[in-house]
Amino acid sequence: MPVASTPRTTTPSKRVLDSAQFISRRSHDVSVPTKGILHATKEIQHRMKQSNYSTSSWKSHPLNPKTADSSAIEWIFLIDALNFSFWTSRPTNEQYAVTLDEKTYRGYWSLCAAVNRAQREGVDLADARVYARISEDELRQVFRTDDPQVQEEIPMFQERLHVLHEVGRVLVDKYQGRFANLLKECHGSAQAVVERVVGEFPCFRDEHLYRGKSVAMYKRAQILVADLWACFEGCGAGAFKDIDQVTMFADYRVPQALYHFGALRYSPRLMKHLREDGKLPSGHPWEVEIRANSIWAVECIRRQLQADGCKDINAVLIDFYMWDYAKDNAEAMQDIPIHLTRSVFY
Ligand SMILES: Nc1nc2c(c(CN[C@H]3C=C[C@H](O)[C@@H]3O)cn2[C@@H]2O[C@H](COP(=O)(O)O)[C@@H](O)[C@H]2O)c(=O)[nH]1
Repeated sequence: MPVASTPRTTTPSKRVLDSAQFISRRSHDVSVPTKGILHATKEIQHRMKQSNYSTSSWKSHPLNPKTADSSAIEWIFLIDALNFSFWTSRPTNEQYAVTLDEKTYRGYWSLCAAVNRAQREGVDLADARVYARISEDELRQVFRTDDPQVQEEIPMFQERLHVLHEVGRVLVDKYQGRFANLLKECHGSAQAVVERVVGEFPCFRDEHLYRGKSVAMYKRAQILVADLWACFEGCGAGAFKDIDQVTMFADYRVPQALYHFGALRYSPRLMKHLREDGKLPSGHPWEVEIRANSIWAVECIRRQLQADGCKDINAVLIDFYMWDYAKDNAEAMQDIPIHLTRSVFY
């Protein structure tokens, strides 16, 4: 359950960064080695320069919207409302998967493929008036949970149904069924969007208690503005003048890449737990420390890149790069265990 909201004195991303630093300084089982930060910075600088990493690649993914228009805004909001907990303990060939245009997608991409497939079948799942009142059976059809070919139900199916009703109701009741209307009221400020989203939608209110202090992570609210910024390439609905304040998105995939680059380290007892079981309840100190130190590690990399003269690489680009790296190098990552938390927050 979300804790009593953190005081709204600073911007939400500043609250996230302050929380990350507060937790990192007090962490017993996770650390951000300076040597690893320097190594990761060098690696990233070289690779991101080589691949000329930028927002322009966002629309190139086959499942992402091709046109930065009003339907892309609604699609991004829907996807990021459901962008959580795809992990499974099953082997790859038994995991929830969606095949579209002869390509099979798992994890986060399976969600995008299922939504795109539903739209082709005439169910516009990106329309809040549809998902505000979608029935369990209709959603089962979207995710094909009753198809014998489908090896596993999409993780957290019931939570996804509940989230759709929760966010859909608010959009229909207060924003004429369109997230674009909420966006308009934020006048080009990413921070205003994050603040409004965590205020309006409890499932985005990614706040926890750590050693008695209320801490904020806001993973899905921040990735929402980042995806809009990337899709619109910093123009129009994505022209956020304060996008550089946005932090890394504390998920369970980027910590793997950070660990791989040496920018994150776990204590022997935490490593043992992650290797043997990995499951951690939402809000567990170890979960909070892994997430917060990941945010802090990316901030340290960002500051080092700035010091090295890379002024145009913000935390969003570092995060997107790290996430894509973890996905593209799954082989190299498989010996680095992840924490497994059933959470609607990330
Ligand atoms: N930190 C961070 N976490 C991210 C993303 C994305 C997708 N965004 C990209 C996609 C389109 C645009 O090109 C964006 O670049 C998903 N996730 C999280 O990962 C987890 C899913 O992992 P797996 O089970 O292996 O698929 C889950 O917690 C999900 O919430 C990101 O970018 N950064």
